[in-house]
Amino acid sequence: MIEVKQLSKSFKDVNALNSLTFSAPDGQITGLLGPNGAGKTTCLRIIYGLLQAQQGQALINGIDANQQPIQARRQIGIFPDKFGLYERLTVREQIAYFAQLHGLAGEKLEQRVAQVIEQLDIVELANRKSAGFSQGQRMKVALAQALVHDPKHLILDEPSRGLDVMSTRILRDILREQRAQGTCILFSSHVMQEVAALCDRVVVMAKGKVAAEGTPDELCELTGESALEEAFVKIIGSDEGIAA
Ligand SMILES: Nc1ncnc2c1ncn2[C@@H]1O[C@H](COP(=O)(O)OP(=O)(O)OP(=O)(O)O)[C@@H](O)[C@H]1O
Repeated sequence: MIEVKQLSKSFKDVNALNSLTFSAPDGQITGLLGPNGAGKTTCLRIIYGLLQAQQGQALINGIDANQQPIQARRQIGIFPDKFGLYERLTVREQIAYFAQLHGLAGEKLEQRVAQVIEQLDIVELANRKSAGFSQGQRMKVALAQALVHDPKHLILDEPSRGLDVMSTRILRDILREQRAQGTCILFSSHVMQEVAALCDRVVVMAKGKVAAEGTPDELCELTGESALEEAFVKIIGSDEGIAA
């Protein structure tokens, strides 16, 4: 479970997070939905220990991301908004490199690398270097890197940005598989359809705060709307910076 408690973060005079509080349970997909600039990436970066909050805590399975960053990070797989692949390495080498960074070695490492290659259906790519890969192929390698240490938490920043329909479908299927295995999945998006299609719970963010949270049905009930899209617009007060 990921718990964010009263997180505040400013960049000079920009108040990116303002006492942000929510939690993402295990075995569920939680969507962080908000317009551009709402603070989603800032929040995810604090959870992953890349940024420090001025106030508040981010707990991963009870481990404080700020106080025990390495232990916290071992519990998390991160799928970044840009797939930073090392084009000189083969796919197998890249995934093994990430496994090493997370402390895997020897037979366990070999075993996990082989498993994720199989899981993501990239056996045919495994010995190729990633230069020239399509977006969908890059996405799969990035996901394999995120999952190789078998994390109990998966964080994705705008996961389907730039992906075509087929790749988006594959990504969604993998996220559903991970959910069925009990993984806590938290992803950010400013695309309503994506959130509506995938999420068990939605945390609607605006101006660094939670504007509303709940299941899609609860959000519709809260706003008296039957369509989730209308509910989001009502909660945020505008559709600016949100994509259908
Ligand atoms: N390193 C930084 N330096 C200065 N300001 C920053 C920095 N990072 C984020 N901000 C500001 O903090 C606010 C929140 O940004 P953040 O990237 O977290 O929003 P977001 O919800 O992820 O937006 P988007 O959907 O556009 O990615 C914005 O006003 C942004 O300009």
